[in-house]
Amino acid sequence: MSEAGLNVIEASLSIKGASLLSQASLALNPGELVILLGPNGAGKTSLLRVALGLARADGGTATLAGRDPGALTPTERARAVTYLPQMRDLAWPIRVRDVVALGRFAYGAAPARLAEADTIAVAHALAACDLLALANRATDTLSGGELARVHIARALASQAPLMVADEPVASLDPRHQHQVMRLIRAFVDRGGGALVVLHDLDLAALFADRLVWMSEGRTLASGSVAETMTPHWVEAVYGIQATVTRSDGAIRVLVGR
Ligand SMILES: Nc1ncnc2c1ncn2[C@@H]1O[C@H](COP(=O)(O)OP(=O)(O)OP(=O)(O)O)[C@@H](O)[C@H]1O
Repeated sequence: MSEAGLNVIEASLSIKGASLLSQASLALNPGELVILLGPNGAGKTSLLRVALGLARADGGTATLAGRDPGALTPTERARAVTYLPQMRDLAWPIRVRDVVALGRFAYGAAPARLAEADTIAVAHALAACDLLALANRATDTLSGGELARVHIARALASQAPLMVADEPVASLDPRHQHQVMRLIRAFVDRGGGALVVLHDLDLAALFADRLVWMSEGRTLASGSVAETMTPHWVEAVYGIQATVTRSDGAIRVLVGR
């Protein structure tokens, strides 16, 4: 386990008598891209919230950057990990550059008050996400694919060693899904650690270093794509029959066969 990493061991969480997590475990270290898979309602977001210290588990342990994540201040948490939650519509006319600058919050920056290091980080993030030409556009005029890139740029601008993204490609077409995943992959290749919730098994197979399979509040398996992208785990987690084909290093999942 790395000091910069995130670790949850056998977390349990109940709310009003309903069990959301049951001995769920999760680890993320710098330099790896972990994809969390599971059907709607499996508890993925709940597990991310426990890992980030945004929800407190009833049992088990969690550490983030070597600390109890629930004890971190918002600034400490933001320096350790950048979080892209679900539902990230930006329906007000804020400029792209200013949204990306929000990633510098952990360094005391506000869009109207950026130190030189903030300005440089924002410029790098805009360039990495191919957003320089859109930097002064209002976010409510962007397409879904452009807006997804803005959120990734905000995460990159934070320069946190870890990124947690809950369905960052939801509602994007295949080209833009790949574009966003390539940006996350590039972040990992530069030494970052990324934990991503996806619902697309082919995309997961293409990009993950490790898969974590979750169902009914439990993490059932964790392993490489080669080890765990199997009909067994697809059926155990999603309750569907699947054929997994492997050719030329690519793994494809055919559902319903
Ligand atoms: N605050 C809460 N109070 C009661 N139930 C909750 C609460 N938060 C989540 N749940 C329930 O816990 C279960 C797991 O929710 P969670 O959002 O963690 O699942 P998920 O795997 O992220 O789902 P999805 O893929 O649909 O986003 C769901 O049945 C949800 O309704």
